[in-house]
Amino acid sequence: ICQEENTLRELRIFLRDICAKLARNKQFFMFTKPVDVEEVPDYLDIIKEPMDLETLMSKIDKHSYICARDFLDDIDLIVRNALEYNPDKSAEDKHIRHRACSLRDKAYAFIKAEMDSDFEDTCRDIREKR
Ligand SMILES: COC(=O)N1C[C@@H]2C[C@@H]3O[C@]2(Cc2nccnc23)C1
Repeated sequence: ICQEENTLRELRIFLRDICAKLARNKQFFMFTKPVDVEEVPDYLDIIKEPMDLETLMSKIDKHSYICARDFLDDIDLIVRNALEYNPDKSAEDKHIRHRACSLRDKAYAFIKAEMDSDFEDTCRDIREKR
C-alpha cells in the first residue's frame, strides 16, 4: 500500500547514505568492489557467495532490502567471506580480518545511531506481510 511504499523509500534513502559512508572510508577500500578473480583465481573455490559494497548499493536500488536486518545480513556476508578467505596468522590476513570486523561494527553503529526502533519494526511488519 502507499504508506508502506513511503516507508520503504525512506529506508532506501537511509541505507544508501550508510552504504556511501562505508564505501568512502579508505579503511574499507578492499570491500568496495568484488574481489578480482583474475588476480585471485581460487577465490570462488572458497567463497560461494561473494559480496561487496558496490553490489550492496545496487541491491538497494533494486529494492532488495525491505528492512535494515536484510541489509545487515549482506554486511555480515562481506565480513564472513573476508574471515573465511583470509584465515592465516600472516600480517595481511590479520589486517583484512581486523578491517572486516571494523566494517561490521561501523555498519551496526550507523544503523543503531540513525534508525529508531519503531521505524525498523514498521519495516519488519511490512516484510512479515509480504
Ligand atoms: C575482501 O578482500 C579479500 O578477501 N581479499 C582477498 C584477496 C587476497 C589478497 O587480497 C585480496 C585481493 C588480492 N589481490 C591480489 C593478490 N592478493 C590479494 C582481497
